[in-house]
Amino acid sequence: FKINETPFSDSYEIGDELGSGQFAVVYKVTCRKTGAKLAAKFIKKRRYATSRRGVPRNHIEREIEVLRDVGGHENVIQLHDVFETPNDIILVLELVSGGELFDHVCAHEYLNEAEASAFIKQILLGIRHLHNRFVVHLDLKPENIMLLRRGEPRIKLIDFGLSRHIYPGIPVKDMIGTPEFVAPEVVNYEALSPATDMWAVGVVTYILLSGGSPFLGRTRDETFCNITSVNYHFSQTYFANTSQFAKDFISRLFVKDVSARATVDECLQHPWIRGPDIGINDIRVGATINLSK
Ligand SMILES: Cc1ccnnc1
Repeated sequence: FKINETPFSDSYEIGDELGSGQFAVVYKVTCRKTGAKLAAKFIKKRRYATSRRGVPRNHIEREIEVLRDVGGHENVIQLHDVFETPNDIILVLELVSGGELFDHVCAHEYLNEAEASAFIKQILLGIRHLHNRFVVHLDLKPENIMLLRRGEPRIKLIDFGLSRHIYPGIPVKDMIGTPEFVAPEVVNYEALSPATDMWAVGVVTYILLSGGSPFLGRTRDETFCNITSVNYHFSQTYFANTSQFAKDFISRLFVKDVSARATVDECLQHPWIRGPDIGINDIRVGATINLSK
């Protein structure tokens, strides 16, 4: 994306604030030319190398490069335009107005398996699109997963501020992410990979089905210790009536050995995601199907 030289406000009229983070604020905006409703993410630039405020320019450029590469999938946010002011870089993004998956779960405390499975399938389709392009999200959590519209299990992965391209054979190590969602390799400062995102899918699935966080401790260090020792359990309070398929799906992701952890393709083939409906394309000629089970 070439950064627009023209002033942002020449092209867009700013509306309500949609959300804000540590160094970014997102507004609903209207395109003056077309009337289109979009979202504008104002990212505060870091002014001095030694400052702790604002985002370094190369990090912002990396987010733009990732967004440009992954745009075009229905489960991934689309970047439309980029502007710059003295203090901010402005990303003009597709507007997603169904609210965060986080709020949707809170409103219901937890979801039934069919709804949770439908949401997770959408998340997996978005992640497959990223991983097929060697992009790793690295900050998957319910706050970064938004509903397209309320009440529909259609989601968009947003916020690629920590995402990056990770190519096979080029080890990448970094201490980033949100403690309760990070995988053991992040805590141990070992190589990050697409498997790091898959661990987070396990945490999101656990939360959707129970409302609770599997590894969260009373302190950050206790959380990290639970993660590196893969210390979790399916509390009877919330998982007593959860299917074996759902628990097996989660346990295939809470695997410390990244080479043994389920990949996004394996997750999409898992019975909990494929569900009972055997589509016509699953019926091989001559195969017998036991419909009684
Ligand atoms: C918060 C947000 C981000 C991107 N698009 N719509 C809303």
